[in-house]
Amino acid sequence: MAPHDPVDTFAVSSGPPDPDGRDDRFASARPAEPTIKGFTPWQLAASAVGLAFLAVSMWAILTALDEPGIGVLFLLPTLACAGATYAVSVRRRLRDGVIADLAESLAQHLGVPDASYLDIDARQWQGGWIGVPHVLNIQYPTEVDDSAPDWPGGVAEAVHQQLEHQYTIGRHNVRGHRVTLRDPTRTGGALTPEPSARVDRARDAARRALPDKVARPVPTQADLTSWLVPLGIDGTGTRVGWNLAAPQGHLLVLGRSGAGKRVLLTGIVVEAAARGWPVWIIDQRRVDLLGVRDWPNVQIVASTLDDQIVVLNQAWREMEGRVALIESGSSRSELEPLVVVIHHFREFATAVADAANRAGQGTAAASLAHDRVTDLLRHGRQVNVYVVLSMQRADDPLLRQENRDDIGAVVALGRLDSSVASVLWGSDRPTEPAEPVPGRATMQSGDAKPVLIQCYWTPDPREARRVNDEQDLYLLDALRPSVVTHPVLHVQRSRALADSPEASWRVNLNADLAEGYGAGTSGLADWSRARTSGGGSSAAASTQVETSGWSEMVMVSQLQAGSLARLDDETGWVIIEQVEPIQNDGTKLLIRWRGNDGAGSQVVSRTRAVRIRHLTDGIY
Ligand SMILES: Nc1ncnc2c1ncn2[C@@H]1O[C@H](COP(=O)(O)OP(=O)(O)OP(=O)(O)O)[C@@H](O)[C@H]1O
Repeated sequence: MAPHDPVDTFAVSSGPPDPDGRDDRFASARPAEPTIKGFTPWQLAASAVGLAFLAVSMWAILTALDEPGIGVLFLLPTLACAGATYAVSVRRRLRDGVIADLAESLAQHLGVPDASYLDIDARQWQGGWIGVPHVLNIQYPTEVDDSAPDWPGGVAEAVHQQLEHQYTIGRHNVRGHRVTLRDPTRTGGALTPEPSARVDRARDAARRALPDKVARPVPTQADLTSWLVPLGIDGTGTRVGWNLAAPQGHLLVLGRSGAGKRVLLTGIVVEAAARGWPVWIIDQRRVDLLGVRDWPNVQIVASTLDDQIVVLNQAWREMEGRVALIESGSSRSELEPLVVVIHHFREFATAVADAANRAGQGTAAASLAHDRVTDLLRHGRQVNVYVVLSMQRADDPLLRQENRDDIGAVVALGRLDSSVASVLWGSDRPTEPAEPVPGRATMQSGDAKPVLIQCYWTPDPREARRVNDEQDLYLLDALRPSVVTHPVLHVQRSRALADSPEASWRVNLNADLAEGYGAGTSGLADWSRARTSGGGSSAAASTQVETSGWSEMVMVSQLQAGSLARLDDETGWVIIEQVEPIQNDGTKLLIRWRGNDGAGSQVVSRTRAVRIRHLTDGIY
């Protein structure tokens, strides 16, 4: 297995205009000349010390001259004066600190490199020991873009937020690059909004900032070496994702019907596969994730309950096997991530419990799905087995606290009841529920604050092919791994599922996963059945083909006349008769084929990965 480095290399924001994060506009800007505002705190403190020294010296001299009464008369007021001067110096220092903090936050607000580029002249401090300035003159660099009509209002709000005091805009001197804010009790004019109104505005801004649909970006080479699977963007346009290298690596996807779970899971699957990781899928709905069944590195999509039980069991055994490997001296970094997706976990667990009951098994068997998943969540991460669970409800009792503690990232699609949101996020729950837009979600990674995100749109490969959507097909081509590192798997049972539920249960528990397509599960079996139709047992024929051939993924450009290939789900397995270039389009090829139901042709991208099968039994 290829070594992997579980390092989070992912932190991409749409923000800084250059790699150093500095804004070019300020390359030639100079720090501001600070306004001289009387004595500095240090000068005042020095004056206080000087006064105290003077008072004590004069008192000593007068006492030496035998005038202690006059000495005391001089000493007391001078010491009082020194104390007052010192107090003023302390207050000046504290006020300077307030203004320095304000300058820092305004620098961020205005996008200037740092606080030294601003000159803030704060006057008429009132209210309490330190108080707040009732007049603020803010001088900013000429490079700041102050052309927006609500720009001074934004500055006033930023000041309001920092000083917790409302202001009106006294004057905005555009030429002088200076804005004056005043205390509203002394002037008329529009006040900066109260904090609650600000929250509303921030919320509106976030809502506006999140688009309704964002196509999954084509991953870069750096992305493909990262253990962070991009899921979507937040209100600032920053990419957010599921970090498998986080302390709890598993992912929980929540959402009612139609909220976007399938689309999100499809995206996770193709991103994992693009990184060369094997993916196993338990699709309780049977058809939701069929679109990725033939996707390279997706080893199995279990759609029947019997197969799903086997896949879950095998994922658990894989984990146990990996634990044994580590115990015998292997290092975790040698184990590549295995991603196990369980779509609609609640329904799956219920179906397993029903099957166990029908088979007359005890309560331990009935909770098989939950117990195996609990183990995978608890120990999988240490051996790079990662679980993605999808469920409808966040407060489903199936997911106990112990399970939640093992899950690092949660994506809750759609709106959540406030009680459910409290269960999920506690007091951290976002004030703004997700809009009822498909793919809109609240996401939390680890202990970070939950954020609103728009999940990336990832096309369903089957659907994209069906409607022939050029854009979606291009994206899928870019996401499709060119090298298949993990062969397809099928469930291999020691004997056929028996009629008795009890025997079937045992067969399933002892079943294994084997490479290649299983009998009756692929187009190849259909083809072989057709060839032998009327000639006895089709199952026997398909078993013969299954054991006699082997399959691999190749690019369409590698197809040759005579290849047995599976171009897509609709055509199934076909024999390639001719591969022709297309005039004026070097990216596609015209494939002519002969199949079970006749011949046909189609234009396919050269880089699309297709499965071919090599036959050794000379069936053709
Ligand atoms: N991220 C997204 N961006 C844009 N549209 C989306 C997104 N996610 C989902 N949709 C739209 O919403 C529809 C329903 O999404 P999806 O099938 O993923 O829901 P679901 O939660 O899996 O539903 P169910 O639980 O019933 O299977 C999709 O067909 C698509 O049109």
